[in-house]
Order: sequence, then C-alpha cells, then structure tokens
Amino acid sequence: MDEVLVAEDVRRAYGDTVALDGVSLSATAGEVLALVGPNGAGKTTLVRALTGTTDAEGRVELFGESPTAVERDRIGLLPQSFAPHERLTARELVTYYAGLYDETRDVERVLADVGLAETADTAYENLSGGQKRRTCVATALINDPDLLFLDEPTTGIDPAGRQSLWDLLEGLADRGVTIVVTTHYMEEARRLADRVGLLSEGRLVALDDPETLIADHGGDSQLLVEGTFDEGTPDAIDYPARTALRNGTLVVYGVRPESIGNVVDELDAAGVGYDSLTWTEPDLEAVYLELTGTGVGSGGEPRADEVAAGGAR
Ligand SMILES: Nc1ncnc2c1ncn2[C@@H]1O[C@H](COP(=O)(O)OP(=O)(O)OP(=O)(O)O)[C@@H](O)[C@H]1O
Repeated sequence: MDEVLVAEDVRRAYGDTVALDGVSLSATAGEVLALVGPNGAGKTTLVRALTGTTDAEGRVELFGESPTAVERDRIGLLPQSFAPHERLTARELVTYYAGLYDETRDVERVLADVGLAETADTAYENLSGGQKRRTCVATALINDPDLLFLDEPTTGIDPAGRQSLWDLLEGLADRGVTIVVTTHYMEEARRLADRVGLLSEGRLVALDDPETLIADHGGDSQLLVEGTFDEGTPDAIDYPARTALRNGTLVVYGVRPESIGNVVDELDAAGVGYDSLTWTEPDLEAVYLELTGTGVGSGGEPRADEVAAGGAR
C-alpha cells in the first residue's frame, strides 16, 4: 500500500522537557489516523514535527519527500493555536487563504461544507467558538489537500457541529484524502479513525484500529452500582465476577447485559440497597488507562480518579 506519511523515531525536546520520545508511524492514502492523549502528551509537537513546522530528530517523509519540500498545495494544516484576523468575515478569511495557492476549491463550497454558508458575512470576532473553529477548518481545506493535519479541530464545537465535521472528514477520506487528527475526545477517535495512536509522555504506546485496541486492552464490561456502601459490601455479594468499590461506586466486572438480572438478584439477596445501575462497555478510555495507568478525561486532563481505579484492578 502506498504510504503517504512515514515517520521514524521522531524526537523533540524543549530544554529538559522531552515532548516526543521516539515516535514511529505511517499512514496510507485515504486513511484517518487519530492521535489521542491528555494535555502535554505530545500531540501538537507530533503534528508540528510531521508538518515540518518544528525541528525534530528522526525521519519524516510526506509523499516520499521531506515535509518542507512537498508541494504546498498538497498539505492542509489546522494548527491548534490559530488566530486569524478578528475583523474579517468568515468569507473574507477563506478567500484570503485561497489567495495563497495557485489552485483552490470554490470558496462558497468550502464554506457550505463546514456549515458556514449562513454566517459567512459575520466578522470572525462575532462568531461563536464553534463557528470560529469551523472557519479555521475551512482555511485548511481551501487548497483541496491530499494530506490534512487537524490539531484538535472539534474543540469548542457543539455536538451537532462535531457530527457534521466528522461527516465532512469521512467524505474527504472516502475521496482518498489522508487525515491526521488530534483529539482528546476518545469517542471521536473511535468514531472517526481507521487507526488510533495513543500518546503518553511523548511516546506512542499503541497504534491500531480502535476495535482491536478495545478487544486487546479494554478489559471487562462493568456494571456500576451507585448507592451508599461500606467496605464489606463487595464481599457480601455472592457473584462469580470480581466486585470492588471504586470511589464509592460498587463495580461488578465482567457482567454481560444478559447477566444484569443475576447481579440484581444477588444484590437483593445480600440486602444491598442501591440508587442506580449503569452498564458500561470497555472503550478507548479503558484502553488508555490499561496501557498508561492514567486516563485522558473529557477535557484532556489526566483523570486522577481513574488512576485509583486502575490500581483497584
Ligand atoms: N514551544 C514549547 N516550548 C517549551 N515546551 C513545550 C513547547 N511546546 C510544547 N512543549 C512541552 O512539550 C510537551 C508536549 O506538549 P504538546 O503541546 O505537544 O502536548 P499536547 O498533547 O498537544 O497537549 P495539549 O492537548 O495540551 O495541546 C509538554 O510538556 C509541553 O509543555
């Protein structure tokens, strides 16, 4: 398969801070690769190393050339920090970026694709956070790139806007565009990516398709029982699966949906009252926790409570 992107042993340090500690990966045409990790894991530095916007050790090739040698039109980049001129409208901004390339897509089509057709004449400073981010995405799409890097494109975008952006990116990938996207939303990575790379402290701890990652490292499904329990409660329940208290929640591991009734019977038999039951499948968050000992959390910050949960396993 033709590799559009190859990176080998990429390293980058800022003084004593090791931002990238030997990352190797590749991507093929039409592949969506998601890079996931909490704040400080190295996602932005990796995107910058892959696009040649920061110096890094190791080998990076895009279309068989060094990032700075590749024809500019072929690459689209949405940096994490991107602050366009506030007084220009969305249409003016996208038109401005179109002027930087010899050949571009139609400005109106790109604005429509990112859902800004109705707000194209609003000054950037008056757009909502999500509309601003979508304007930025549009500037990365205007040159009709073959390889697109998006550093946290959906941050600040509401669920409906995220959904439509995902649909847009899937359409691009179907047309053969390779997409490298960073996110700290695990579900976004699972939904969008052909392969997910889990970054922790500058290292790529796993890179595979999300369902394989979950099957290999996600562990058991769990039944979460909310209520008021004491330390002896897990032992009072006569159920074959492992049961533990985690931050006040009674967790029964390895429960299949069809067995939830059996757990309820055991809780009743043991005289354990509860407020609610929630059944959860293993997900990428569980994979990350298993492989790194820490969680990512919805805001990208490491989840201390999940460190404790990891210890309880
Ligand atoms: N220009 C810089 N100067 C000094 N240190 C930096 C610089 N850029 C990144 N770092 C450090 O490198 C490490 C990786 O940062 P990076 O921004 O790549 O992480 P990230 O995963 O993108 O985080 P976030 O989700 O917060 O954007 C962090 O410890 C960060 O403080």
